[in-house]
Amino acid sequence: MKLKKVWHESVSFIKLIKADHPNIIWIVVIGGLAGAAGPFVQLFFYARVLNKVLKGQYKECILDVLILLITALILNLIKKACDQSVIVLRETCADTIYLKTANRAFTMEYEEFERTETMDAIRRVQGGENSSGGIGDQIQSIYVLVEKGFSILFSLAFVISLFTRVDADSRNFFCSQWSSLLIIAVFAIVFLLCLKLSAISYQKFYEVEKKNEHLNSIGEYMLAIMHNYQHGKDIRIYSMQGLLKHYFISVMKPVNSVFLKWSVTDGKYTGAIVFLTQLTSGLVYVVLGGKAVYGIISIGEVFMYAGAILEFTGAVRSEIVEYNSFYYRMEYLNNYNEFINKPNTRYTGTLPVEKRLDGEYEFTFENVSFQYPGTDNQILDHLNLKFEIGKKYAIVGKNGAGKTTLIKLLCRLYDPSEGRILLNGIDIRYYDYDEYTKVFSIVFQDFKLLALPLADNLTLGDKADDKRLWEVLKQAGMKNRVEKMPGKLETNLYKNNGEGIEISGGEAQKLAIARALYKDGPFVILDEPTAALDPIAEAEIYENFNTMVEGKTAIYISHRMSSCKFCNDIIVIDGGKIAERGSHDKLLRENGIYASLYTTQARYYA
Ligand SMILES: Nc1ncnc2c1ncn2[C@@H]1O[C@H](COP(=O)(O)OP(=O)(O)OP(=O)(O)O)[C@@H](O)[C@H]1O
Repeated sequence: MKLKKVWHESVSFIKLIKADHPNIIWIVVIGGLAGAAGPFVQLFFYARVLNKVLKGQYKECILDVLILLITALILNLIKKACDQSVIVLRETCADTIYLKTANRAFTMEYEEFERTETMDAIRRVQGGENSSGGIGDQIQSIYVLVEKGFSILFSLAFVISLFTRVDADSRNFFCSQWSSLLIIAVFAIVFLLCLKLSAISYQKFYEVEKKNEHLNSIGEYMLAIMHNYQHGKDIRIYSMQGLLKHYFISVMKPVNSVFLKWSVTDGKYTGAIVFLTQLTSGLVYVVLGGKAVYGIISIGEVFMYAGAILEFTGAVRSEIVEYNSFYYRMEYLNNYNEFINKPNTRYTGTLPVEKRLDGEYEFTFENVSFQYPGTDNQILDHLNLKFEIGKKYAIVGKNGAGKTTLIKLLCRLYDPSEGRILLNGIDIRYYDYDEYTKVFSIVFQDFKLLALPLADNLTLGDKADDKRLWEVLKQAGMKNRVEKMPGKLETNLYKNNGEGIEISGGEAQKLAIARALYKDGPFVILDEPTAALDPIAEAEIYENFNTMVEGKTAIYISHRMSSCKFCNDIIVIDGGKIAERGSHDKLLRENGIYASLYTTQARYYA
């Protein structure tokens, strides 16, 4: 059962790597064969040379020694080349796993991605790759299993003749078949014992790994914070070093003590395995010595048989260890397969989004209610709302009112708990998700720029059009700054990757706006776009706002009430519902939430 599982997993693992590395089977087989053949070629020729020396045939030895040296050299070269290829394969296998995991994470629903269970699953896959004996090590195990498999076959071919070297009439133990049968019986018992001991040891190891999984991830999180310069200011000013160190040490202490405990246990099991195999080797020497004394085999053959049996013992021991290690490590692969094969439950729409040059994309919220999965807080409550083509909207409300949540629903990061959202009359769930996202140019409140060249931050993989890049940088008020940067559009941002430059929070926000403009989606959403901008930059953005989003539908979320004046329609969200709606002047006249927010803020500028 266990053997069948290992076989199936090995085949599926090889298939996984073979897609990117078609030579893998050849490397494993040829390297395994060369590695296994080396010691036996030596045994064969050394035995021949020894026998010839004992007979005084010194000259005949020279050819044997020459053949031995050349063969050993060739086999060694082949083996080393294959060993290196396997090391490279092991590394690229890790890259394959990372990329495929990332790809799955990119394409899964955001709602699913954000769940604690998914984060844990990703950590388990990564842990499986990072930890000693990760998924990539399976290739190393397969390599050893193949090599040691060949070694066992070769050693059996060598020692099989030993069992024919008996004197059937002799009552002497060493001359009879009993001595050979004793070796077989002891081998069988030791083999089974070692298999069991090694299985227990590996089982315990992976239990420890599992137990430490969560603590390890906390430790890694703490390390990442300690090593990230972007946390440096907070760490210094708030003297967070002690807290971070405390957390790190308090999680790593139990991790290390569990490992230490396991190491002692493992030492006992490994010691027992070594003791048993040494005992078997001792027995082999005694039997072979006896056979030689009674003239059943020559001295050269003693050397050859002893060598072959020792190779056999070593190969069987390695085979047992790798087999068990492969078996228990399979769980990492299972974690990976489980994660990779998780079906998408929501992003199944196939309808193409109509490509409209007129940008006429109209959204309707029909009776939309929403609460975040696993919570009972009703964020939006039976909301009815239409975003008409070409209009500029402002969404206003207190902190936590649900403004960003509304945008997340619009972009289908979540599905409404009740009701539906329509794009040009069709439920957005029916659209192909990739096409659907192309409709939007969004600057999220918590946007992220990458530590990559500035141009890449704006084009994000699309073909770079320098003229347009400068145009959007000008619109976002960043042209002059970028012109002064050392590499202009090619300047690296941030210091994470070496020689990047630091930009201010406001400059980052301007770049995020430029990125949205470069995408040129017909539906523009700016969530707190000017929060980090100075008053002049903010005024420029407002002045440019209509030009920037000309012909497009735009939603503007802001706590700066003055920015709402630029919009045709202001929507005030409160208690999950639309509390007020209309133009700036109308809402001021109504003297409700909007008027109160506006006048409170205006007071500070009076
Ligand atoms: N992923 C999430 N899971 C659970 N609750 C969430 C999640 N994201 C936001 N919330 C909760 O939903 C509520 C609305 O959040 P939202 O970000 O939409 O508010 P907002 O109106 O944009 O607030 P702000 O003005 O502070 O940006 C908040 O109480 C928040 O705690």
